[in-house]
Parts: sequence; C-alpha cells; structure tokens
Amino acid sequence: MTTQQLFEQIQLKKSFLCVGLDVDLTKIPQHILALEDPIFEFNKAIIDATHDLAVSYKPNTAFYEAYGIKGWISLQKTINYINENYPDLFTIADAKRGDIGNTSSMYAKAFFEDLNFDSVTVAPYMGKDSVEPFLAFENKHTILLALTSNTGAFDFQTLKSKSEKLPEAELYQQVLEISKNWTNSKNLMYVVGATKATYFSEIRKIVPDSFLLVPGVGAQGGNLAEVCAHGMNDQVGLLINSSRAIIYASNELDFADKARAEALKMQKEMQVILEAKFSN
Ligand SMILES: O=c1ccn([C@@H]2O[C@H](COP(=O)(O)O)[C@@H](O)[C@H]2O)c(=O)[nH]1
Repeated sequence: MTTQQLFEQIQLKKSFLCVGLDVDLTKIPQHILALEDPIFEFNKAIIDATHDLAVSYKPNTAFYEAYGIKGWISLQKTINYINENYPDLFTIADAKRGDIGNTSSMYAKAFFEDLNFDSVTVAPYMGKDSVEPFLAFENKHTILLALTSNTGAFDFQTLKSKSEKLPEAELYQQVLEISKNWTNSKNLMYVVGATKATYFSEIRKIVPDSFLLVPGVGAQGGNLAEVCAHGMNDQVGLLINSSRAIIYASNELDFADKARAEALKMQKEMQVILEAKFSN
C-alpha cells in the first residue's frame, strides 16, 4: 500500500486509528480459550468488529513468539485473514528488528514476502546498512523507532551528541535527520510515542511529510488531541495505535462489541479533529 492510498483510506473512514493485536491468553475471554486456535479466533472477532473504524492493525510479534510455533501460525493466519478479507487495511508487524545487512535482508523477506505485511518496525541503533535492506522493498514501509513512548526513551534518545554535523541535536533528532538521506528513504515512517506530545512540533520540522506511528494513547495515557495539534500534516501523517484499551475492553462474551465501542469512541474523536483541520 502506498502512503497516498493510506491517506485515501483515512479520508474515507474518517479515522487514523491503528488497532494493536497484542493477544495475551491470560486476558482473553474463557470461551475463546476452548477453541483450537484461540489467538486467531480472538483476532478475527476483533478485526470483524472494528475494521470499518480503523485503517490499520498492528500485531506486536512478541505476543505471538511467546507461544512458539503455535503463535507464529496464529500470526500468519491473522495477517492472511486481513489481506484476504480487508485488503485496504495497512498492516504493521511490530517486531523491532534490525541487524547486519544480510540478516536484515532475511528479516525483511520474512515480514514483507513470506507474511506479506505492509510494514515492519525497525530499531535504528545499528545504522544505515541495517535499515536499507528493509527500504529496498517497493511499496513496503520501514517504521524506524525515533522517540518511543516509554520512560526509558530518555535514557538515550534525548541525549545530545557531540557530532560535528549536528552538534546540538538529540539522538532521536539525528535518527530522523540522518535517515532522510538513506537510499529509498521515501519508504520510511517513524515511531513517536503519544506520551511525548510536546516533541511533535520539533519532529515535524525535521520530517514534515513522513507518516508517524504513534503508540501510547489508551493504556499508557497519551493524549490524542495534543498529538494531533502538534503532529498532524496535510496528509494527516499520523497512525494512532491503541492496543489494550480496545482489545481488552471486556473479557466476557461481549468482548468484540465492547472493543468496537472503544474503537468507535476514538474514531469519533478523530473525525472531529479531521473535520476541523480539513474543513476549508
Ligand atoms: O514506543 C513504543 C513503541 C511500540 N509500542 C508498542 O505499541 C503497543 C502499545 O500498546 P498499548 O496497549 O496501547 O499500550 C504495544 O505493542 C507496544 O509494544 C509502544 O507502546 N511504544
């Protein structure tokens, strides 16, 4: 999917919601546990109940890897289900990969070719040659961690470097600035936490046109309106992720309806913001 197609979906659905599929078997309803593949059945119910309110889904691979081969099969069935039934949804494998070049190529093949995700999250720490193998895939997107939502983000990401080129820049600013010059950087998006809303204006000065994946609303307490006020661009440029607050709204028989109600609340809030921004 191209970013133009993603923008069109946002306009059509009046939503830039990304639902996180972080399935924890200790949190899902009892009756689902009795089924043969509870992770997939849970995801299928959540996706069917929310697909018209969201433009994107983001399984975090940790929640699948934790269950070994069974988890990988559930992940594969989930992405195939989305691609076959809702091909206009933008899919994100939140896997936070990145390694020396030949290894990164294999990660890229795994997520882009074998599983057929639209995008994968990648850590920038190993630099250009660890990221460019992902960027080589046409119409696939590499979502680079820039400023993450957790408190540990301040351990390294906001440290100022002493580099000659960017003497005053914090590490996350350097990640944004330097990665713009990498081959196929048009395929880059960035992760910026909703809990870091005050940083968005600064970030937009460096990457005015890029899409930002924004986790951290809902369970982590980030504020949607604040993020939009500082982070939205002319193509919206934001995918706001919420995982636990939507998928675990209930662990009873009504879990899918309750997930829909939570997603609808977010979509309505987004619609108001979009109408205010694009009214003229
Ligand atoms: O900076 C980051 C990067 C990734 N995440 C991931 O997003 C979801 C958030 O889940 P919630 O339940 O909505 O808090 C989860 O998969 C994280 O691993 C992040 O939170 N922050």
